[in-house]
Amino acid sequence: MTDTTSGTPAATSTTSLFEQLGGEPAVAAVVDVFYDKVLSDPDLAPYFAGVDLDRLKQHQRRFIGQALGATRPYSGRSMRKAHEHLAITDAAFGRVVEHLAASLAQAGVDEPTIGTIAEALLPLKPEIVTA
Ligand code: HEM
Repeated sequence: MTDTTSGTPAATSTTSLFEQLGGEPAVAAVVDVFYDKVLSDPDLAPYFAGVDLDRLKQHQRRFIGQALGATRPYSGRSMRKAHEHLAITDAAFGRVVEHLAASLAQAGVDEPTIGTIAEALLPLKPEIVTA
């Protein structure tokens, strides 16, 4: 797509990853695929027992959206507060990131962009992994 008035390509550095991906509907689709994968993983499903999935998906859409540069802010709990009661292991964290990367790949996001997103999530590990 090209902006014919200025001749500027749509995907410049001023276009956020969020917009490049396709905005809110695209992020919602990625989050749905992501939780299908997580809940089908026998090592991860027990962490989500009794969790209100609709609410969780809502928060995750906002969280990922913000991480990708959407303007609508994330207003949920801090990553430490949201996860401290779950005794999450290092291995579980790694698998969750793998499932997220696979979900993004399935949505057509290219490898370098997935790498950028995964790197942005890595600093959260000490707040999320408590076991
Ligand atoms: C990159 C890593 C992760 C990110 C960005 C992330 C993000 C989030 C967000 C935004 C919420 C909602 C917080 C709220 O409700 O206020 C949440 C909740 C939750 N996360 Fe994660 N998470 C990550 C890793 C993990 C891992 C590794 C697990 C388990 C293996 C996990 C399990 C959960 C569970 C069970 C909840 C619901 C907690 C509850 O409502 O009691 N998360 N996460």
